[in-house]
Amino acid sequence: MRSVSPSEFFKSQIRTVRGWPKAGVNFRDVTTLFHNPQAFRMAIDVFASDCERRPVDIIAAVDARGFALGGALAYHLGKPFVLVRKKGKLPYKTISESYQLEYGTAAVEIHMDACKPDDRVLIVDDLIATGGTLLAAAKLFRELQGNVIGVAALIDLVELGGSQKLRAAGLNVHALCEFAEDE
Ligand SMILES: O=P(O)(O)OC[C@H]1O[C@H](OP(=O)(O)OP(=O)(O)O)[C@H](O)[C@@H]1O
Ligand SMILES: Nc1ncnc2[nH]cnc12
Repeated sequence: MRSVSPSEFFKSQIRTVRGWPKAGVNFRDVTTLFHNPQAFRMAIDVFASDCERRPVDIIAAVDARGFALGGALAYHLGKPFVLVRKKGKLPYKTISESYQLEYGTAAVEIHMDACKPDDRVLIVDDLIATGGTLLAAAKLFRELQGNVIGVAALIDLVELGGSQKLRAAGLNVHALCEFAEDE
């Protein structure tokens, strides 16, 4: 019997909801992966072993689904954890970065003391689509002179070009699996 590759295993744990939140979208729902302790642990373990090869000082994660992954990874590694939040949610002094959505713009923020110059930062999220969110997050840490060593995600929607855009910005990109738009 053929063994299942890690990427196939992760894909099998992610539910696709067709036509949500609107017609034509195949929504990749990671709550099913989070619901399976073996799959969740495996995802965190893969990200953690990457961090052993390429050491990091700070784990950051993007609002909101990224928090589940980033929090578990930071706990596992015993590293400081930083929240990259949607605009208007952080209580202390912040820096903001806007990015394009399909219609209009959005912004993400971090606290101005979220990292020190030269801290090696890994930014975690559940999914890369256009890459706009992770690129905005990376710009925030760069503004604080942080050394953003890369981004980690469960899913890369490769056809949307986000991972390519992130690599072009000098970021390492590690995604555990890929989905084609029509899958
Ligand atoms: O690569 P991009 O085109 O920027 O898209 C990816 C982002 O979109 C989703 O978040 P969303 O803004 O829907 O927030 P949520 O996690 O709060 O649902 C996803 O969790 C990523 O953060
Ligand atoms: N297809 C998709 N599934 C889940 N989250 C997304 N964010 C942007 N596109 C998405």
